[in-house]
Amino acid sequence: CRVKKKSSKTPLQLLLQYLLKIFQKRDPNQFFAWPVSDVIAPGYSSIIQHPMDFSTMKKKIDNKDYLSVMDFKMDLKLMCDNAMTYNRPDTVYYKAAKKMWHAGLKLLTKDQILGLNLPYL
Ligand SMILES: COc1ccc(OC)c(-c2cc(C(C)=O)n3cccnc23)c1
Repeated sequence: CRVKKKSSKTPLQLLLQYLLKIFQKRDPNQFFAWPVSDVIAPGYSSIIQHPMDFSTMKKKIDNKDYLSVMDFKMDLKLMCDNAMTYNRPDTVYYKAAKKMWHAGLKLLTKDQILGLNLPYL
């Protein structure tokens, strides 16, 4: 008999998936979509000890690695901090990361999240 694959998401997973999509829309060039490789960014893996990107965050949501919105917010900050560490302030990557983090600060507050009209909140 076919075992039914349990694919139902928890309310937190649904919320984090929704929030991730909002931040991904703010990255049209997909600079933050995938892990940064040493090929495109020389020396990256020796400068950045804890890399983070949206595809990794998506995996963590699916694996239920995040126990709160705060955990998710910390990875968004890590991703932005990494970009503002490796890249010089006059680069597109530094500027994109700074804007991304400011968006994160504005959206990832209790009031903003509770204000989202989501059925599972
Ligand atoms: C120019 O097209 C791309 C495509 C994907 C990228 O990262 C996934 C990046 C990229 C992303 C970054 C970051 C986020 O630091 N980066 C730094 C130096 C050189 N390239 C990048 C650029």
